Amino acid sequence: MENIIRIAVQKSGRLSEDSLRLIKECGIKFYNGTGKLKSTSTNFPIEFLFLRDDDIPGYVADGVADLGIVGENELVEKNKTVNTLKKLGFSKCRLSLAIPKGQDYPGLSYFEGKSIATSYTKILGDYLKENNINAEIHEISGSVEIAPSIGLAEGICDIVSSGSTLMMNGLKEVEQIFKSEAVLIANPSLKDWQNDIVQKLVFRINAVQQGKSNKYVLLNAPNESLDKIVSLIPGMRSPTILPLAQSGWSSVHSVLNEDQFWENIEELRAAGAEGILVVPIEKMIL
Ligand SMILES: Nc1ncnc2c1ncn2[C@@H]1O[C@H](COP(=O)(O)OP(=O)(O)OP(=O)(O)O)[C@@H](O)[C@H]1O
Ligand SMILES: O=P(O)(O)OC[C@H]1O[C@H](OP(=O)(O)OP(=O)(O)O)[C@H](O)[C@@H]1O
Ligand SMILES: [Mg+2]
Repeated sequence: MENIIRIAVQKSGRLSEDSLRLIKECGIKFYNGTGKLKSTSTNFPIEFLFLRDDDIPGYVADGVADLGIVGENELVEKNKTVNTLKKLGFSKCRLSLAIPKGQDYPGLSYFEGKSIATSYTKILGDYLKENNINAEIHEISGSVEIAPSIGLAEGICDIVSSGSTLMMNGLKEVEQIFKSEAVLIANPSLKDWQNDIVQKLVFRINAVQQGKSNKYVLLNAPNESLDKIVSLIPGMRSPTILPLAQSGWSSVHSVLNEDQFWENIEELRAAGAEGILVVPIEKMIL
């Protein structure tokens, strides 16, 4: 059989859609029908395992899967030995402590002697220890935000993104203890041929990520402003400059980070740039 690597991705949930989109943007094709828990790509040497996210760090550490996509929160909580190859920029969230919104919060000492419900007993336990707080950790596996209202615990430690789940359950966020996003992880003892495939995948992911954070910019400028404009949008090696049909004017093409573009836009306009187009880039290889 052809040598292929295995990647574990979440079957369904907050990681799965973006994980699969990234793989597809890398040009990797596979069948992903409902209920199918294993699938092999038709054009890249990779097999997909669709799993619960809790199991992904363990499967990658044990070598059942060579790679995995998982949240940093789950990775640190499971405390398995894997290599983190890349941050992936999606499923961004934080682990926070929250208490009923009517309570005064004097600082972390609030939690001394109190009980806290969470699914993240390791991360919370380490945090409390570092801060010399003695609190009882009450482990529950989901719907953590309900705990204070049913008398199960006085505070909670759970994932927060928009904050709306906390709000809807009468809670307020009082401490952010961990920031998380999806990461690509790998088994630490991959063979050379496995690493070669992993490197090809990472190369494609880099190209997709660089494409997303950069834009292709085209603008028209009077020739006397070209030096100034080139200094504002220097591009990868240097911008392309093409003459317009109208004499004395040029078209300047360049690539730059979108944030940098917005920072420079007034200076570009002041230098005489006009007809500015900003176009998305699908892949970018440096
Ligand atoms: N509201 C959110 N916004 C952004 N990212 C989130 C959010 N909630 C969770 N995440 C991230 O996505 C990961 C998966 O969350 P999800 O809620 O799908 O987990 P789950 O219910 O444990 O799924 P599974 O059934 O696979 O065990 C979390 O570990 C976290 O990294
Ligand atoms: O701050 P917010 O934007 O409200 O997001 C936070 C919520 O999102 C996650 O749950 P999810 O909705 O994924 O449901 P789950 O409990 O089934 O995992 C997490 O467990 C929080 O409850
Ligand atoms: Mg889970």
